[in-house]
Amino acid sequence: MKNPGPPGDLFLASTSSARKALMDGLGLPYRTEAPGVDEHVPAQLSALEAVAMLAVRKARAVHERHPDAWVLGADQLVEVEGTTLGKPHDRDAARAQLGRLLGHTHAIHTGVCLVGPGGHLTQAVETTHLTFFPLPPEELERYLDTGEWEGCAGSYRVEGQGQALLAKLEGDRTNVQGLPMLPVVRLLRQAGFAFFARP
Ligand SMILES: Nc1nc2c(ncn2[C@@H]2O[C@H](COP(=O)(O)OP(=O)(O)OP(=O)(O)O)[C@@H](O)[C@H]2O)c(=O)[nH]1
Repeated sequence: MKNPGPPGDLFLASTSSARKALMDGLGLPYRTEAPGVDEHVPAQLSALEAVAMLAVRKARAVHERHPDAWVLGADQLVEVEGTTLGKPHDRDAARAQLGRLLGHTHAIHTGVCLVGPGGHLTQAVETTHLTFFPLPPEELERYLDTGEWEGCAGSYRVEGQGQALLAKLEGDRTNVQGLPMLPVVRLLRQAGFAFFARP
């Protein structure tokens, strides 16, 4: 039986290795391209509005370069007690972020956006709630020594040694890693992508 053809080329508008690993798991042919956008958003936006806006901005930026393709963009923020956290720029920033998360419950929000040929756009935002154990300072320093904080909003990797921080996780675990695969699959199926192509 002939494989159903994809509705067009697919791009992941991301530099994230975690997002790439999640997309690789789907088995669809796709290419990655850095979105290269300004990630500043109006300060008054909620975390949910910010990740939705930035996911659209990233997807549209790559789509402008490939107007006949489908482009998936994503953006993620951590929200804890009304404050939003992005990626830490150094170990001290990571220590400060984790200091706010340990012993508390936080939300991690990821916005995704799929733009198709002609600019047709669908999007979703997914939230996962995580509760971390409190840690003594010496154990926090040992976790920082793993380096898992680098490149991660919230300064932890839920699929790595960061699992040992987790007292509770409510929601989609892939969403924490950077790409909520349930809504991503839904958007791709709605766009007409076929899965399980024979080699
Ligand atoms: N491996 C891993 N990565 C995480 C985790 N939590 C957050 N991240 C990463 O943290 C980053 C969130 O920052 P964003 O600004 O959304 O994305 P980015 O890293 O700048 O990458 P772009 O898609 O190119 O914008 C993403 O790369 C996520 O994959 C986690 O638990 N594990």
